[in-house]
Amino acid sequence: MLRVQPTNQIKGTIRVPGDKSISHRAVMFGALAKGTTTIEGFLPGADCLSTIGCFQQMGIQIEQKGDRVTVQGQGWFGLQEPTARLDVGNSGTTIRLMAGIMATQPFHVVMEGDESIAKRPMRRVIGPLRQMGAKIDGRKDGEYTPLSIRGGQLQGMSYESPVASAQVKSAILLAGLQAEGETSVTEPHLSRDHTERMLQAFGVHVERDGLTVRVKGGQELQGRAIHVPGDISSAAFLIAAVMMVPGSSLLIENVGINPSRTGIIDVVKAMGGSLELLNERVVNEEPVADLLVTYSRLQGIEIAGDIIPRLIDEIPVIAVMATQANGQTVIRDAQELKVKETDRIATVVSQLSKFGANIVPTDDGMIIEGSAKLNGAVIDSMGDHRIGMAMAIAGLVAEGETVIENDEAINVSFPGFAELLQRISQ
Ligand SMILES: O=C(O)C1=C[C@@H](OP(=O)(O)O)[C@@H](O)[C@H](O)C1
Ligand SMILES: C=C(OP(=O)(O)O)C(=O)O
Repeated sequence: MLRVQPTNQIKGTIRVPGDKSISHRAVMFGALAKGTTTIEGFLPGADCLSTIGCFQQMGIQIEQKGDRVTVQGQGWFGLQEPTARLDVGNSGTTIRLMAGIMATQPFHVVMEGDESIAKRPMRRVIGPLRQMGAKIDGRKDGEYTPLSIRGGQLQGMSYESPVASAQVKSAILLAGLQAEGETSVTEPHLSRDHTERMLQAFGVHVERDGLTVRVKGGQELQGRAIHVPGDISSAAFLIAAVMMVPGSSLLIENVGINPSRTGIIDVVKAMGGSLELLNERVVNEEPVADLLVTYSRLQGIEIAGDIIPRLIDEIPVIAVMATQANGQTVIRDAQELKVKETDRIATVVSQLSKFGANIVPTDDGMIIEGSAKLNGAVIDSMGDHRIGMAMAIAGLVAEGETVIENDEAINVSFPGFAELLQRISQ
């Protein structure tokens, strides 16, 4: 149980844990590469630990101490058939990217995870992988876990994805790396492109043409050193806190600012918030900066279209922030929220309503009235890390105490969240 008290001010210079998307990929690509990969700034959150566990079950030596990891890659076909089911825990990224990798392997695996993973759609990756020749089955014709995969000879394909999903794009591209001929994925809007960037860092040739990404089969990855920047999706909770508590300011150092992830920065600026990028640099093909965030009275806005995939995981905390803006905020085109760890349209609305916020769900988003007076509440994270953290941030401006039940979910992406919040709350 996490107890949150209202705060007078947020102040300090901080770092947030490593980027979750980049940490997963560093372990996966390191395990498939030839030679050693060292990772610094790794996110030791439950999701990324699930990825490590899966590769250890397939015989890969991985040593992890805090945010440092060493992976002894054996080459793409150096994995061994596991003797038990692979447990992906709560992690959609793990199961979907690994489905693409497993589709190329000459053995059988079964993957499953927790109750939340059991409800998340898998046919979006299983469908195209089957078309490439992989034998995959699962509950409801492959829509749900457990997934059973017998990989083998794949044929390259051109895939037009109906959703802007980095997990779908990545699964197909990874399978394409060992398929015959060329594989391309075209998406309706750009989703995060960490896979494309990191494959290049591991020596793979990747071509991009607008919204289409292309790889040729038969490419090898070479082990290397990876530095993971801080996760902008984690920084988002603290940015929102600063924008809600008058007089606050925060310097958040070493945050990844890949343009496919910076929708939160664009939204804060469009709402009238002061957010400066300092010390911009590029580390392992990924742009990084320090963020200087200063309290500003925000104005409600409309958030829709191309920006949605660039801030999809930040919507719960954007909704919280919008309760303190002037006027109304409307979020549209965000149906994907319904298939995350929880249905995040439903859970954001149900939990934020407990504070007395004026928020209504729509088919593809939500409408939030600003200038709301929030009252402390007893909240359930519903097992969803981002819901737990977003509601803790709401608690900072609510009157009286807020209690977050099932707060252990926060460890999925942000170990140390409660302690950090305590440290910067004055
Ligand atoms: O590829 C990734 O690392 C992720 C992609 C996104 O999911 P989708 O691909 O389902 O949009 C995002 O919500 C998730 O937190 C991480
Ligand atoms: C949706 C998320 O992750 P995943 O899909 O990897 O479970 C998230 O971290 O908000």
